[in-house]
Amino acid sequence: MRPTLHPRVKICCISSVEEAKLAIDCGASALGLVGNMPSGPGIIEDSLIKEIARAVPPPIATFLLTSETNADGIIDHYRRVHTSTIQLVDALTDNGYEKIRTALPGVKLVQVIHVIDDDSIKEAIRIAPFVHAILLDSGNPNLEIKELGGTGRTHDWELSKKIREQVDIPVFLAGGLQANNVRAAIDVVHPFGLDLCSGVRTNGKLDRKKLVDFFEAVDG
Ligand SMILES: O=C(O)c1ccccc1N[C@@H]1O[C@H](COP(=O)(O)O)[C@@H](O)[C@H]1O
Repeated sequence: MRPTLHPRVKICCISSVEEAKLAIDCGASALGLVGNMPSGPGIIEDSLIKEIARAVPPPIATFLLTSETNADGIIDHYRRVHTSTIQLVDALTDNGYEKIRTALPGVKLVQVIHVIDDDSIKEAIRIAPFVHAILLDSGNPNLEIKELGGTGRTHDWELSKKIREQVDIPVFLAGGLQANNVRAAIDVVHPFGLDLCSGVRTNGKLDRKKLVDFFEAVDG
């Protein structure tokens, strides 16, 4: 897909209605709400995800992050929270994209690819026809306790650039982004969107100054 001039920003790990308002106030186009995960700093209860999603005004998107890996589990998780978008942070075991899209028309699907090596490029190209966007992150699903995001680590942006060039749907870049590296990340990858959690937080709480610095760095 063609490079984007002004990447959208998704702020992840939102943990209250107040954090949602702060992120939107500073310029976020989308918010991430992290469901049950094997690890990670941003996990909240489904009841809170539902409450925050309901409070967010259009046109701001709300992403449910789910670690469910089959269509039935993902559909059930979505029905407990009702966000606008589902972010699949692990690989599907049943290739159930069509089943999810039929059961949940109007809900956007974003598949996370954890960028590790050239196989990550093949994986992104294979999955792109089934989803609305791809999100490139720095987790490691091969560990005994899976890391499915929220690592605070960057990955090889040259691999991400190759993926962005070879898929025809929007690509979000995530993984260790913060004010002091986001310009370089944009210049290499030219993603449609940016996604971050730890880079705009202090002691786990969303930090207005870090948010303002981040958006200034994105705007160049
Ligand atoms: O943040 C979490 O707890 C989390 C857990 C499991 C999967 C994804 C998670 N968050 C996502 O990870 C990216 C990158 O985080 P960071 O900026 O490197 O800290 C974040 O944007 C969320 O989409």
